[in-house]
Amino acid sequence: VREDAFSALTSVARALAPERRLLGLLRRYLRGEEARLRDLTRFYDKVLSLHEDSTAPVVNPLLAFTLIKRLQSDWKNVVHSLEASENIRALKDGYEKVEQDLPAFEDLEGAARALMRLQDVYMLNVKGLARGVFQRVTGSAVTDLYSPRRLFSLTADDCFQVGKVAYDMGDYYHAIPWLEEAASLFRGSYGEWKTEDEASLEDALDHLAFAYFQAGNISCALSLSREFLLYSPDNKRMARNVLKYERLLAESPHQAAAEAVIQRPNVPHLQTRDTYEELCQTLGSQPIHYQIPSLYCSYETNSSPYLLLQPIRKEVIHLRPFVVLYHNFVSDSEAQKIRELAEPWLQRSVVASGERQLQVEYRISKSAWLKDTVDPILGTLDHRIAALTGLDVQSPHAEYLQVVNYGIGGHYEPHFDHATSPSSPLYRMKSGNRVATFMIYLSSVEAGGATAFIYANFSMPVVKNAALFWWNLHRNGEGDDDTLHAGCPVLVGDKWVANKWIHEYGQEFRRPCSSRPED
Ligand SMILES: O=C(O)CCC(=O)C(=O)O
Ligand SMILES: [Fe+2]
Repeated sequence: VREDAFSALTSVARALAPERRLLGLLRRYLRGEEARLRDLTRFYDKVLSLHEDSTAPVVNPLLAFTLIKRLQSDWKNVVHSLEASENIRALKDGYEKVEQDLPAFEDLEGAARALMRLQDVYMLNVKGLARGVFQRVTGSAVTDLYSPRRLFSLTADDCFQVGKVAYDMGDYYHAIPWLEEAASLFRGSYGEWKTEDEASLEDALDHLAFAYFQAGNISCALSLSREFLLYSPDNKRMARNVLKYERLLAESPHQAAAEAVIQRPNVPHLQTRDTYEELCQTLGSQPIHYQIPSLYCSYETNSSPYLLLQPIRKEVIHLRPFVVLYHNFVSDSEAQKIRELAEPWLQRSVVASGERQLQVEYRISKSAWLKDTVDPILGTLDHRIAALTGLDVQSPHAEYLQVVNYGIGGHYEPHFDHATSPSSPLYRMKSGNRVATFMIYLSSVEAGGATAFIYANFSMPVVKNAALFWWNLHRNGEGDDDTLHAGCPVLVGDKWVANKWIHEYGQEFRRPCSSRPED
């Protein structure tokens, strides 16, 4: 199976290599063509100067001879030169060799959907995104979620392609603002043809008109179709559309005023979704400690000799469910080492669905499982986790370390880490459910990517090298619904985390059970 290029940032970065090869090819092509045109210009200038010379050009037998020779031979060689086609052939051959390493259309779709996801979750406006700014717009309030050091803006064709992905899915909610932006940028540069562009102003108007029609906005569909006809007056289909829209508006004139509100697709209105998005938009929010005295900071020693020598700062983040953050759980070099060990093994992340494992839109990342035998560092981490939590993390009482790298707008929508159905593949280890999660942040991010606890109503910003720990199960073994959590879409950055999932069996004396459901 082909590896996708959008679901992990390491894969995106890998796409830089083929583009560098293409740049090399194009540079060679340009050099060749420049040399060819320079030589043609030389020939042109030479012949032109002979014609401009006031002395009669044919009295000199040498000149007379070269005139005859030029017309008999030189011009033919110029006109039939193979150089241009050889240059383009070399470019095309080189491209064909690189082609298998290029992202596929599914990657373009994935990347476009990522932009729309960021637009939704962070309430970014498309006009701003196209200009390269990451601004949250709510009513009249504008907040910069991220300020890039250098503005990078999108072209008309870039916006068209995003809109087209939405359009082809019948998602007019997203198609309209992106196609609007495309049309507006195409209008601004009308007549400037760009070789790399797939679309034109006419294409944008055509799609936008139909999107508005589908969304129930006939008057917009009509005016865009009329604008289209200004550029392509002979288009029969568009002329018919104009007549149809005019008739529809005449039949029900109230349509003209109706600003149909289009619903965001695929998301039935959910309270959890609203909370999730609000928690993501804060880019990480926590209760303020001095206001809640039971939340405290301390150095965890857990009476372990290891931790006495190297104490780790523990911050209690939340009590029910119990969530703690261990600062500097790993060092920069350990985090880097783990990322490097995982990199070659990364594969599209899956989720459990009944008994099966599926790739889904609500979890966009790649992940790898690292066995303890892969490198001694994994045993070191296990010891550290065991010392901190007091739990048995030896196989089969815990899973291998799962290293995750998020992709463009990568995320993991609200979910439980523990199994909620007895048929879950989680139980294949025969060591019970996932009693606790120990999650290490192996990178920082520029913006976004917080870990949001929906019902507990807080979000944890990515704190590089820190580890987040929480219990997924009550002491009676039942799942704690309050642990519903999510990885917010990464707005800017390369987010890596590692999960150590600890199972029920083996912890009987380490976390005594209780029949009180609230424990
Ligand atoms: O990346 C995050 O912040 C959360 C990840 C997560 O919940 C998971 O991998 O199960
Ligand atoms: Fe999770």
